[in-house]
Amino acid sequence: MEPITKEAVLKALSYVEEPDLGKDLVTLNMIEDVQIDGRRVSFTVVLTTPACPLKQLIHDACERAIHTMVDKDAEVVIVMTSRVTTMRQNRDLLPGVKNIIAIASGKGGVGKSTVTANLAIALAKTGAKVGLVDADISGPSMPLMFGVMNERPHVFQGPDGKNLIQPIIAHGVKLMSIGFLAPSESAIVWRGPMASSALKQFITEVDWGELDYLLLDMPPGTSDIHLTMVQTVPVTGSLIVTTPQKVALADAEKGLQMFRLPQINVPVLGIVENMAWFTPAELPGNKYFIFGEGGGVALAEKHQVPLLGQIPLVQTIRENGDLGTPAILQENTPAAAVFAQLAEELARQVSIRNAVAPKTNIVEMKS
Ligand SMILES: Nc1ncnc2c1ncn2[C@@H]1O[C@H](COP(=O)(O)OP(=O)(O)OP(=O)(O)O)[C@@H](O)[C@H]1O
Repeated sequence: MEPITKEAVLKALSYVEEPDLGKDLVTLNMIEDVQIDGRRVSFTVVLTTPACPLKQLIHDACERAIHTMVDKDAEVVIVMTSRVTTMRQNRDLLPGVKNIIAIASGKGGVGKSTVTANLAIALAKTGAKVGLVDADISGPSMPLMFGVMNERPHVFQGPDGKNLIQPIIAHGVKLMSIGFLAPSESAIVWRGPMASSALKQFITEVDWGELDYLLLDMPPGTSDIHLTMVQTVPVTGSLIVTTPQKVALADAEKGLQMFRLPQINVPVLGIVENMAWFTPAELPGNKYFIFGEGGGVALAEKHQVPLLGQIPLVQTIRENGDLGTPAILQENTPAAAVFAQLAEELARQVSIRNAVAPKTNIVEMKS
C-alpha cells in the first residue's frame, strides 16, 4: 500500500468547493495543519464564520474527497474551526471590529429590536464575538430585552488618556444602549446634530475590544441621523426588517433605497420578514397570515436581495423579550431555531460580501 502524502491530501481537498464563495478550500486558504500518521489523515478547515450553515456539508465533502481520491480506508479527522473575515483594511475607527451591520426598518414597531437582540445572542452562541449598539433613540429597548435595565456602564481612561465606555455584557453580547444614559421612564428627545454626535460617541468611544460582528440597531425611519450614522461608521452591510403589511413594506423599501444612495453606498445584505404569520401555541402547525402574505418575498425579489428569514408572530417571542431573556435562549423551541437559522444566513451573507468586495471600494473615515 502506498504511503499517504500531504500533497495527495491537498490535491483531493482542492476539489472541494466552498459553495458560497465559489472557490476550492485550498485556494481559499481554508485548510491548515495537515498531518499524516500511517492511514490516519487529520487537518483543520478554517471557515469564514462560526455560524457557517454549510459546516456539516463542507465537513462531509472533505471526508468524501479523501476517501475517493486518497484512500477509501483512511481514518479522517477533521477539526472545523473559523476565523471571521473582514473587508476593513484601514481601521482607524473601531480597530478591533471586523464587521459592522446596520439593522434598519422603515416603520417603527415591526420588531427590529426583537430581531436584533435575538440575532446578536444567536451569533454569540455560535462562538462569535458580538457587540450591539442600541441606537434607537426613539425608544431604546435593549436594556429591557437583555434584562439589564438597572445597569450603568463605567467610564474609564483608555491607554491614550481618552475616556472609554465599558459596555455591559449580557447573554454573551457586549451591549451599549442610549437607554443606559437616562432612566427608562424619562423620554429623551434627541434631535439632529445632538443625536448624531451622541450616537457617534456611543459607537466609537466604547471599549469593544475584538469583535467579529457589531450590530447597530438603528432608529426607525430614514432621517438625517441615519445618514450621519452610516457615513460616520464604516458599515459592512445592512439588514432590513419589515412585516408583510403594505405600509411596513413601503417604508422598508425607503430604508433599502437609503442604503443604496450613492453617498451612502452600503450593501443591503438581506431582508427579514418579521411577524410573517401567527402560529398559536396550541396549534403549532397552523399559520394565519394576519399582516398579509408574501410581502417580504416580493420586496426581496423586486430589489434582488436575499430574504434571509421569516419570523412568525409567536407569543413567547414577545414575552421572553419583555422578561429580558430573548427567545433564542429557550433551547429546542421553534422560535429559537428560526433565529439561529437567521443568524447563520446573515453571517453567510457577510462572508460572501467580504469575499467579493472589491478592496479598493472601501472608504474608511477618520474619527
Ligand atoms: N415575532 C414576534 N412575535 C411576537 N411578538 C413580537 C415579534 N416581534 C416583535 N414582537 C413584539 O412587538 C413589539 C415591537 O417590537 P420591537 O420593539 O422589537 O419593534 P421595533 O421595530 O424595534 O420598534 P421601534 O424601533 O419602533 O421601537 C414588542 O412588544 C415585541 O416584543
